[in-house]
Amino acid sequence: MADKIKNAKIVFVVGGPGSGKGTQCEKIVAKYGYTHLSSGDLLRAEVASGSDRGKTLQAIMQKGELVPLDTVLDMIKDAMIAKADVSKGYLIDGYPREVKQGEEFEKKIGAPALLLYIDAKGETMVKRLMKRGETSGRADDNEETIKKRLDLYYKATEPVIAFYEQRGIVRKINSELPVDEVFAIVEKAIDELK
Ligand SMILES: Nc1ccn([C@H]2C[C@H](O)[C@@H](COP(=O)(O)OP(=O)(O)OP(=O)(O)O)O2)c(=O)n1
Ligand SMILES: Nc1nc2c(ncn2[C@@H]2O[C@H](COP(=O)(O)OP(=O)(O)O)[C@@H](O)[C@H]2O)c(=O)[nH]1
Ligand SMILES: [Mg+2]
Repeated sequence: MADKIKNAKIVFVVGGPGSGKGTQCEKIVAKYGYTHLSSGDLLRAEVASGSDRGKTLQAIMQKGELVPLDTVLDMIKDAMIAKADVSKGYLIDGYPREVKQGEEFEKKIGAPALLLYIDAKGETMVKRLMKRGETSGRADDNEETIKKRLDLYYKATEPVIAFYEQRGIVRKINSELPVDEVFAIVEKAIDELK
C-alpha cells in the first residue's frame, strides 16, 4: 500500500501557530490541485468523532502540548494513501513539529521535496489567533494555550527548519504581508519544483 505514495511530491508546510499555513495551503490547492493534509485538522476530526482516542487527544491539545508521534504519523499516512490515485502532490501542514517527527515521516513515507517556512512575528501570530478565536470554536485558540503553543513552536519546531536548511530545501516566506503577496512568493517556490 505504502508503495503507492513512494514517489509522491511532498511539501512540508511549517510555521508557528497562526502564521498562515492553512490560508496559504488553501490557495495552493486551488491553483495546483495538491492534496492538503493538516495534521491539526486530522486530529480535530478524531476528537469530533467522540472516540476514546479523540478524548485523549482533546486533553493534550487543550494544554497546547504535542500528541504522540505515532498517532499523527499514522493518520497522515492513511490519509495520503487514500488520495494516492488522484493526488498531484501533498501539502503536509503543521508537521513535522519536532525533528524526530520529520525523521520518522521519512522512514515510513518518504522525503520532502520542499519545506515552506511560513514566517511571522510572535506578536502577529498572537493577534491573528486571538481574532480567529472569536469564531473558530477551537479549544486551543485562547490566550493561555496560545502562549504555550508559541513557546513549544520556538523550542521544538524551529529546529526542524534548521535541520532541513542543511539540505537546501527550505524556502522562507514572509507572511507579514497581505495574503495575496505572500502567495506570490509561495507560487515561485512551488513553480521551482516542476
Ligand atoms: N504534528 C502535530 C500537529 C498538531 N498537534 C497538536 C498540537 C497542536 O497544538 C494542535 C493543533 O495543531 P494545529 O496544527 O492545528 O495548530 P497550530 O496552532 O500550530 O496551527 P493552526 O493555527 O494552523 O491551527 O494539535 C500535534 O501534537 N502534532
Ligand atoms: N494579514 C494577514 N493575515 C493572515 C495571513 N495569513 C493568515 N492570516 C490570518 O491569520 C489567521 C490564522 O491563519 P491560518 O491560516 O489559520 O494559520 P495557521 O495557524 O498557520 O494555519 C487567520 O484568521 C487568517 O485570516 C496573511 O498572510 N496576512
Ligand atoms: Mg492551520
